[in-house]
Formats: sequence, C-alpha cells, structure tokens
Amino acid sequence: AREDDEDEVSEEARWFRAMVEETMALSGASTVWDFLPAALRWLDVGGVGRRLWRLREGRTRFLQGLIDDQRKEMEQRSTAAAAGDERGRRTMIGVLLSVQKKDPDACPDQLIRSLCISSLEAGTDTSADTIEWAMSLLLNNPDVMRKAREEIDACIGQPVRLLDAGDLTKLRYLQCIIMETLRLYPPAPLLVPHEASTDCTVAGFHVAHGTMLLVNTFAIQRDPQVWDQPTSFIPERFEDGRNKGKMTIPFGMGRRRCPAENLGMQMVGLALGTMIQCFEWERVGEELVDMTEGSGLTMPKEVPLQAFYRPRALTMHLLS
Ligand code: HEM
Repeated sequence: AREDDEDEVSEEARWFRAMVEETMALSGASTVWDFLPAALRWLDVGGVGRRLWRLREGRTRFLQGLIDDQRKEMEQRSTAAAAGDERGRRTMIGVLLSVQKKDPDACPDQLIRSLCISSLEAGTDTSADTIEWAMSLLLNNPDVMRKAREEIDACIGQPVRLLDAGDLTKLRYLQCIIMETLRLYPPAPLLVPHEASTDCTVAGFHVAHGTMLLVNTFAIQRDPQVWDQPTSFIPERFEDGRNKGKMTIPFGMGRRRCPAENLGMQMVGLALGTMIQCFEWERVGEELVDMTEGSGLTMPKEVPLQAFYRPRALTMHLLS
C-alpha cells in the first residue's frame, strides 16, 4: 500500500515519514555504539552518529519553518484583531509562542522544536505500525475481521454513515482487537531506554546509578506463565474485563508513560475501524501474511503489508 499512495501525499509528508522511519531504525535500543568504551565512540561505527546528525539538521529546519510560519500568522492575526477580525486557529506551536512572548527565556524556539518533534515522532510510527500489525493479523484471521465488521455495522445502523470517534467506546470488540495487537506487537518492544538516576535495588537486584534500563514489554506480554496460548491472536481474551490486571504495558507505565495513550487508541481505532467498515480485504495469495518483526526503537514489520481491497457496496456512497 505504501508505494501506491506515493502520489497522494505531499513531498513534505513523504519526507517526514521517511525521516521518522530512519530515526526509529537508527535509534534501536542496541546499537554497536552503546557497547563501545566512551574513548572509542568517535569511531562512529556504521556511520550512525553521522546519519543521526544529518537527520537532526533536517528536523530542525522543518520545525523552525513551522514556527516561523506560525509566528508570521500570529502577527498578521494580531493586526487583524486590532481591526476587529478575531479569526484564527489554536495550535500547539501557537500556544507555546504565546508563552514565549510573555517570557522569552522560559520558552525559547529550541524548546518548542523539541516538544513538537517528540510528539510528532513518538506519535507517527507507533500508531501507523499498530494499524499495519492489526490489519495483518485480521487478514490471517478472517473470522475476527468478520466479527469486527458485524459489530461496526450493528453499531452504525441505518442510514449508513462513516464511523466516528464517538462510536469507538461502543465498539468493544474492535478495542479488544487493538489491545490484543498491542499485546503481541507492542510498537516499542523495549519501551524507551531509561537511566537509573541513583543507585537502587529493585526486586533484590542492585541497579547502579547511570545504568541503562530496558523493559522487555514484548517478553512480558507473551509470558507463558501468565497468558494462555501466549503467541496466538485471541481478541476475546480481553472481552468483559477478562485478564484485567495482567501486565500489558504497550504505553509504558509511571511518570514517563506515553502522555497520548487516549489519542493513540483513538487514531488507531478510527483508522482501523474505517478500513474494516468501508472495504473488503483479502490476502494477496494463499499463504499467510508474513509476521516477522523488523528492528529499531519501534517494531515495524520486516516485510511491509500488501493486501487486496475493494469498496463494500454498503459504504460505496460514502467514499465517492
Ligand atoms: C498506539 C500508539 C502509541 C503507542 C503504543 C505509544 C507508546 C509509547 C511508549 C511505550 C512510550 C515510552 C514510555 C516509557 O518511556 O516508558 C511513549 C512515549 C511518548 N509518546 Fe507515545 N505511543 C503511542 C502514540 C503516541 C501519540 C499519538 C503521541 C503524540 C501525538 C505520543 C507521544 C508520546 C510522547 C511525547 C512520549 C514521551 C513521553 C516522555 O518521555 O515523558 N505517543 N509512547
């Protein structure tokens, strides 16, 4: 699907997506660099440092462009407001620029760039990968896809309309599908590397100050001592609060847990739900969709998903 839609997205969107994909691939938890003594790091094995530096320059240019545009728009708006025209939209950069205006030192452009880029980067691949894994699982489990579509059709009723964010809380089975996808294929399988800020002891293990800590969510969520048929895709295991309290932490936990869990669940739910509602999906051949995991900070599919789809007669009028 990725190649087919190349014509439909802007140059900028394509660049952004490629930049995020490369950043995530290079930021995988274990690069050779991490295992080198500090004195040897200047060797830049594999050119990782150089490539990350180039990506950083591109990101800075992109974000600074957005900030400059917004600043200009706000200046024009304040002139218009003085003339009685109050139109304008509220954006994250706009809010941060207002803070900057009141206190320039507390909110420099560099801070705005960092806040925006971390949200954009953290929200792009995680959500897109989850949708791709979920669709792959559904293609390999057509009965689950059918049950999800029946739930959506029953929820929407007549006259048929596109599902929207307000429907998502009623689509319990769709939520179970997403939870089960995130259990089997957490987009950040080792979460994000953390560092112990002081010496401490956790469950009898001594952790020295400065140690890099990785949480193996992937292993925790497939633990055979906790889950029945741990590697099977069974959305029903989350129905009616069953298995509540078992360790599923695709969004991390504690103070640095993903701040956008609700937004992420909504984005995935809306995209996946609409794809199921509007199209018939089929695998490209007899064989099952390849489910090999790729590498990086996020966990993309090793082989990008390709599938056949055609609009459903029921929803054709909504698409034209
Ligand atoms: C299915 C979707 C998503 C998943 C599975 C996910 C998962 C995660 C995980 C595992 C972390 C690291 C937690 C830790 O350090 O222990 C994280 C952090 C973060 N996520 Fe998400 N995320 C998703 C969507 C989003 C979206 C849509 C946004 C923003 C638009 C976002 C913004 C962030 C930010 C800013 C952080 C860093 C928080 C911090 O370091 O304090 N995420 N996310």
